[in-house]
Amino acid sequence: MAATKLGTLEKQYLEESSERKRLYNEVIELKGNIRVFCRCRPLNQAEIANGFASVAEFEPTQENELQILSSDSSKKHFKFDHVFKPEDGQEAVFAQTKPIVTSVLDGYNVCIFAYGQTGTGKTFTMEGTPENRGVNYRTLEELFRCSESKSHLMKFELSVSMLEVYNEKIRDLLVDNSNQPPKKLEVKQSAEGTQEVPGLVEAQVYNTDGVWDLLKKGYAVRSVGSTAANEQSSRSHCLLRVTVKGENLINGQRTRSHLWLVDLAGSERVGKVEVEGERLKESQFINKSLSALGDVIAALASKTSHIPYRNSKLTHMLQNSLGGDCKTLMFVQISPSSADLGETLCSLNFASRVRGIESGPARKQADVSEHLKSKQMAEKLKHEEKETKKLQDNVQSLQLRLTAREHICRGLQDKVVRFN
Ligand SMILES: Nc1ncnc2c1ncn2[C@@H]1O[C@H](COP(=O)(O)OP(=O)(O)OP(=O)(O)O)[C@@H](O)[C@H]1O
Repeated sequence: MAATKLGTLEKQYLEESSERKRLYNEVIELKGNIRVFCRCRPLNQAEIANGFASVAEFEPTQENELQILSSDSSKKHFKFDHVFKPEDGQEAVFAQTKPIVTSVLDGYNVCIFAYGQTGTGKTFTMEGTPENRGVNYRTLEELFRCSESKSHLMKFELSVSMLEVYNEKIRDLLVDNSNQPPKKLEVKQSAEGTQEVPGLVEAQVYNTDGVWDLLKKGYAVRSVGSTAANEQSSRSHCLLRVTVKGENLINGQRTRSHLWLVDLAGSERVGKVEVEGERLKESQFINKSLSALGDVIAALASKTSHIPYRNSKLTHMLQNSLGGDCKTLMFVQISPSSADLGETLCSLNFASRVRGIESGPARKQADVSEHLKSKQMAEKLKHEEKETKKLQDNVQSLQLRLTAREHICRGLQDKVVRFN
């Protein structure tokens, strides 16, 4: 009798969790599989001392808009999925990021990358500081929290790899290379068609205690140099890969998915940072791989059949986590200083292009400020706003259904656990 009841509960639970997963996915898809968050850092001491003013203006009631005051006093208007103001802290940033990172537990590949000029806070957002930990640590903390809360029904194994791409060479950050030449690592296609880096250390992690030490070890090995724009400039792309192996203890279904957390090297143009010699060579490699990333994004946007993933180590490695049904989040990091206006506009224009990629049924709006003058465009905009409103309502109602399902799921989960 008890066994029949347990069987019924387990069946109900499986049905509810698959419905929850479907609804959750629908919400993410409606919001867009490629999302862009903009984060503006505060003016720093040097900028204040030199009398540079802030060119970034934020709408107090709008959490997804910002305006940049151009040199000709006109205002350029940008819209993203969320805009973080200088006073927004790491918790506020992670609160918006959390739903995307946790979908890796449902078996989805996820890629989060921070893009922007040197010194705009890419490392601050991803890595953070011991007092103000960033997305990387908070993500692992959240993954442990979620996996523990499901531990009677799902078994998860989490492992972490850390690597950097420096001058188009892949370097394992979890290997101490000080006494010997670094092992040469390459991207290879596996029998299943996925991109792998054979030989890369995959350190299994069991709880948050060990994670911070591991991350610190990797960060310490990273290639850092000094440019005129940032004293502690990262000259490499730093990638943290979390591999999640999941096993459903009720139906035995297994998943293996990757979450990439990428702190890209600075995107500034060479002339700006007064580089020479080794620094110049680094900048050329950085620019080449960032433009390869731009080309991949442009190809995804125009839906061409050939996506040039192989043009750089960075895009080749991320091939399975960029585009398609993967969830991608880009942080575009900007400086508020009038001295950085040109670079800020370049970054925001690039980010608008990324946001313009249509993925899933969500229709996105790119930066339209330049076209607004034309009446025709204004009408189109009005129509798109109406459509967006409809979509937002749809998302809201789905979100409500999702919350209800999550509630039911939790109740059933508790019952199954009590029965066991
Ligand atoms: N939102 C923020 N709030 C407070 N301080 C910040 C913020 N963003 C960045 N900073 C500070 O600005 C400085 C530069 O930031 P960071 O090194 O993260 O920039 P970056 O974009 O990673 O630069 P690079 O490309 O040269 O590595 C650091 O001292 C950092 O602590």
